[in-house]
Amino acid sequence: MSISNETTVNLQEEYEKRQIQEVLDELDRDLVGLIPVKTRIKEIAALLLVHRLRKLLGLTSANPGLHMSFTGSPGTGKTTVALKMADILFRLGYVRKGHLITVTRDDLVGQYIGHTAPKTKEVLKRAMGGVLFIDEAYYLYKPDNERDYGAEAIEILLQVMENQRDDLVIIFAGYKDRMDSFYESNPGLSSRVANHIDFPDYTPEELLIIGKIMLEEQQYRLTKESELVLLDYIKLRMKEPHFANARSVRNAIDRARMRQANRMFNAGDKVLTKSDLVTIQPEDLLKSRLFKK
Ligand SMILES: Nc1ncnc2c1ncn2[C@@H]1O[C@H](COP(=O)(O)OP(=O)(O)OP(=O)(O)O)[C@@H](O)[C@H]1O
Repeated sequence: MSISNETTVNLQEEYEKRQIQEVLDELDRDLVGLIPVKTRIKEIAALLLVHRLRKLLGLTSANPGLHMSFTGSPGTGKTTVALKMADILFRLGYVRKGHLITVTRDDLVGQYIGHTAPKTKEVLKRAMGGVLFIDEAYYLYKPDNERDYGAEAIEILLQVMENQRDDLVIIFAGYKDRMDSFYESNPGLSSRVANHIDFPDYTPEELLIIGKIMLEEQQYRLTKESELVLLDYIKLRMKEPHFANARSVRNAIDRARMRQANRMFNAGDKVLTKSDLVTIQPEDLLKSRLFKK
């Protein structure tokens, strides 16, 4: 069928019909900061939408490159954003189901000869119709070990990525510098990853806002003083090993809730008010080992 130059498609109508704005609003609302990430997601959503319309008019047939790379430190929101991306891909009709499967090397690579292919294929089967998120993807490639089975998993992933008919999108995630060298060593893979998004580390102030939102969600609140203590805690925690941005804040909050409960419990049979039950006091945070150094 030939389509004339005058045939029209309605971008706005298609955008509203697919309810993309809803997901973008959720992204804006649920995630503190991350402005560059949110901007990139919007750009990708616009590109995918326009591509759909071009396809409707017969201007193109192949899918645009859908596979992605999310780089950044642990706890910077990569998995959370991947979930939203899966939803966008689903709403735009690029994947049939829109679920997200998160895996690491151990889920894909076997210990013995002959174990890797079935393992990887099984994961791919589960991920079909959705998004496969491979965290710390560089562990798939071990340059010092020629006989490492990771290479076999990469080969299988490549085949699936190449096959445009499969409705599966792969997101490779991990620290930026290590991902860069992973792509350098695997150019075949790199050339099939079209969208790169870098997740910046949060500032202490952003992490404090994230912490306050997490507490509010669980019906807790900080006093003015405990807010300052949490900010101090965050600044100390950032200098410690294994700091994981928002995840470390979540862990700190979980421990503060436990100390709050213990504090009230140890106070004996005192009658508690609603305010007692919801308030995290400075001492609930100050008992952390970080303040004892
Ligand atoms: N900007 C943010 N605003 C609010 N909460 C956030 C934000 N970023 C992350 N979080 C929360 O922090 C936790 C960790 O985030 P997430 O798992 O998405 O990070 P990640 O980058 O995928 O980490 P990893 O790769 O180490 O698993 C989640 O509970 C998430 O809800």
